[in-house]
Amino acid sequence: MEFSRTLSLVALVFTLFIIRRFFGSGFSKMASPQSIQRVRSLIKDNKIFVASKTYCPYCNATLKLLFEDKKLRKDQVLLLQLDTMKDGAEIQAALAEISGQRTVPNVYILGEHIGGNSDLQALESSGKLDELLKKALA
Ligand SMILES: N[C@@H](CCC(=O)N[C@@H](CS)C(=O)NCC(=O)O)C(=O)O
Repeated sequence: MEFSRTLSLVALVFTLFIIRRFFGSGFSKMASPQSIQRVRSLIKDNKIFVASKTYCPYCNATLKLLFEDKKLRKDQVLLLQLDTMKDGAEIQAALAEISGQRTVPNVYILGEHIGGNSDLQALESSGKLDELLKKALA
């Protein structure tokens, strides 16, 4: 009896571990209305807004395009490296609710949701990015 109870407990702990290990980051966190409002203001008050993560290759491609190829200055872009911020997960959750996009990079120009890296690169390939950046930085 004691043995089967211990076994059940071990099985329960193991199941919780597996759920957390493999599905934990997939559970989407809900952002508070205050966070959503704060992120909306950050998007509105900054002509170019990029939510990023330092280890993300798609983010690094976006940052290369903006800062190296387009030669934007650091002070022209609000860059949030979410993985280095205490409230990064909350900001990411707010962005998911505002834009429907949970992944990073998440780019806005002049308050308009551009999307992720592939969307930004597509804008560049179509020749429309320069025009938009020119308008943003005028
Ligand atoms: N197609 C997307 C891919 C972006 C993507 O998969 N980003 C990963 C990080 S490299 C992500 O956001 N994963 C979920 C997370 O970090 O919460 C793009 O071009 O931006």
